[in-house]
Amino acid sequence: MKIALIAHDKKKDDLVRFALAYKLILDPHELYATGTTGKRVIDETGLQVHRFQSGPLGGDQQIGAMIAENDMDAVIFFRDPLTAQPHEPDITALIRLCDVYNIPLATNMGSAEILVHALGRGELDWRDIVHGRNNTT
Ligand SMILES: O=C(CO)COP(=O)(O)O
Repeated sequence: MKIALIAHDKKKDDLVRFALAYKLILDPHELYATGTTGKRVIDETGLQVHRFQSGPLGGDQQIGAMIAENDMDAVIFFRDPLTAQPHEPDITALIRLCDVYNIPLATNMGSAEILVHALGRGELDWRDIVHGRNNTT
């Protein structure tokens, strides 16, 4: 599965801790991230992550482009609802595309817990059917 990891600045510590806690579940999958989030996850967990641009510089849009190609299977996005973001339209567009393409999206740690356990149990394997894939990565 292709999984996107994204966190706003005040949520990055939480996302790094989350990725570390669930490293064994996340590790077999193809991980993608916005630039700064990706750097922290790589440095602090050792997971392999493909990094896009930083969010304010287009990273959310790059992940959105993968979703538009139906080439992203789930998004874990620890949003900061208490801080204005300069690229708010990009964030809204990313979330909208998840809804357009029925991509599982967790925007906080509570829902991310459910999503990552579902991933670990193979409950996202229906995405392989959507793609006509027969493997689990
Ligand atoms: O702003 C972001 C998502 O909207 C995250 O971007 P960074 O991971 O580059 O900080």
